[in-house]
Amino acid sequence: MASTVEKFVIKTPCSSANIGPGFDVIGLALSMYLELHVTIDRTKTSSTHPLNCRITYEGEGEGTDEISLDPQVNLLTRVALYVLRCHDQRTFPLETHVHIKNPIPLGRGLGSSGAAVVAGVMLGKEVGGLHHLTLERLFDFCLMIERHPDNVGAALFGGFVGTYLMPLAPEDAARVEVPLSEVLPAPAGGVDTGVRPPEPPHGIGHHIKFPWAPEIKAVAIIPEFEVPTAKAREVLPAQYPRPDVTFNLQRIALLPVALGHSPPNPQLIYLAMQDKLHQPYRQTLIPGLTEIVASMTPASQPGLLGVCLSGAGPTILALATSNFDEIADRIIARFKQNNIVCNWKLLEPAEGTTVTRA
Ligand SMILES: Nc1ncnc2c1ncn2[C@@H]1O[C@H](COP(=O)(O)OP(=O)(O)O)[C@@H](O)[C@H]1O
Ligand SMILES: N[C@@H](CCOP(=O)(O)O)C(=O)O
Repeated sequence: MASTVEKFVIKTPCSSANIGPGFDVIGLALSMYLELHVTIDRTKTSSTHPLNCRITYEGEGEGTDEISLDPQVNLLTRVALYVLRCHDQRTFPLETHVHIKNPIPLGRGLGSSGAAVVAGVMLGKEVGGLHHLTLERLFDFCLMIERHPDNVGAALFGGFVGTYLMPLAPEDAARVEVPLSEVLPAPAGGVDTGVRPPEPPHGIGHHIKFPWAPEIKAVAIIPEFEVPTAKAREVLPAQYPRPDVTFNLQRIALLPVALGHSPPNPQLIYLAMQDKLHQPYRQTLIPGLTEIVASMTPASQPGLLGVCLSGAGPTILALATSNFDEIADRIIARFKQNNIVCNWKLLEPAEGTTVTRA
């Protein structure tokens, strides 16, 4: 007989997108995890909680406006509800409790929102019993919400990935252009109109996994201030000089090969991690970024392979094979010259999102 209380845990890694030249293309899943501890108590016949869902939360942003415990407002549960409503389920099952454990710092370029979107899509699948939804199909749902594929691709599939979007048929293009407020009605539309949200077209995005040399670790230097990704995208130009585009194309052709090769070649990796499409413009939001990237080289720092902005920033990602403390201390000292306080973490490539049943 099926149990009346169902329990499972969804675990989603954080991510570092771009890795220098791979703007909106490359993502790396890293070993810091968002966890959802979910309980569905089917003995309940009614709920006092909106949408039959109670949220509790511990971790980054706990108790702040950034993390709502209202399932009609919280990003994670709104995403889950989007998946459910595309499948004619209007609420969570009676009665759902989602306990969120989140060590991923918010707005720092370590993919907290990407992880929340991926975990939310998986939550919708699991509570809705939507077993036919493959990871590839879940990726389509993620891309209706997080419009760049790099960090959601890494958080969903794991490892070091290249992601790409398919050209869409005109009718599908119209469907992905719908306002986010229609995809994720907030607060769940106020009044439930019973209208199905727009479903994602099939096969919007794809990914390919690249090899990763086992010697390479990631040092994340995390400033204490936030840069919302939306703001860090607003500072980017609409058009680029051709030599800058060529510069990035030359490096992106090297990057996956250089990072997959064992033993790693520091000079090649350093060269392959240079960027002219996003980091120079984001310098305006992240004091010291250009000097840090320019000053940290394998020649001046043993063990270092390369340095880049993590995602939209402000975290700096240093790839290295040794001397992790020394590398972190040097970058922290540079930030300190601009009165910016940081902490740091040593991370490793991680597997993608998993669901474990009790
Ligand atoms: N676990 C979570 N639960 C709910 N909302 C979250 C969670 N993680 C992130 N968010 C939302 O995402 C925002 C940060 O997103 P974003 O600016 O894209 O930065 P990041 O680089 O961390 O992804 C937070 O302010 C918060 O609103
Ligand atoms: N390619 C995107 C990646 C944003 O990642 P996040 O972790 O900062 O949300 C960009 O560079 O804008």
